[in-house]
Amino acid sequence: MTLDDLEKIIAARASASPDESWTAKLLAKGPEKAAEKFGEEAIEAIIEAVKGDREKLTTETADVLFHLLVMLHSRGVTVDAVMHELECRQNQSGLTEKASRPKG
Ligand SMILES: N=c1c2ncn([C@@H]3O[C@H](COP(=O)(O)OP(=O)(O)OP(=O)(O)O)[C@@H](O)[C@H]3O)c2ncn1[C@@H]1O[C@H](COP(=O)(O)O)[C@@H](O)[C@H]1O
Repeated sequence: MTLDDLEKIIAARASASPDESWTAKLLAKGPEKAAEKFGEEAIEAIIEAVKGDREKLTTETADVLFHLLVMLHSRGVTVDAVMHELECRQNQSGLTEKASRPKG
């Protein structure tokens, strides 16, 4: 399973009946609800990361990635666009980028 596969699954399920699909049900509630659900899942992953439970961190991270992609879908942002952004950053250290930001 790749993020591209998951993106395709979400796109396909978006038009399913909300009675039969969690993806469709969540998307029917709008981008704000998708964003809220992503935030909840992220917090659950943070809790497991702090506790150090690797098994639960793995399952919560799966929830985070799924709900991240649902949120992106709800706003028409593609995984490709996110990966392109990461590609553009690959020749620069995060510390160098931070130091180059305007002060203020
Ligand atoms: N990867 C996932 C996936 N991960 C999590 N979830 C669902 O996300 C929902 C939210 O999870 P929670 O445990 O947080 O549920 P909750 O009821 O809000 O729980 P509480 O917050 O109340 O405790 C649950 O219904 C999970 O089953 C997912 N639903 C779907 N997928 C993928 O999407 C495909 C299509 O699913 P449908 O859209 O449901 O057909 C599936 O075959 C999977 O590949």
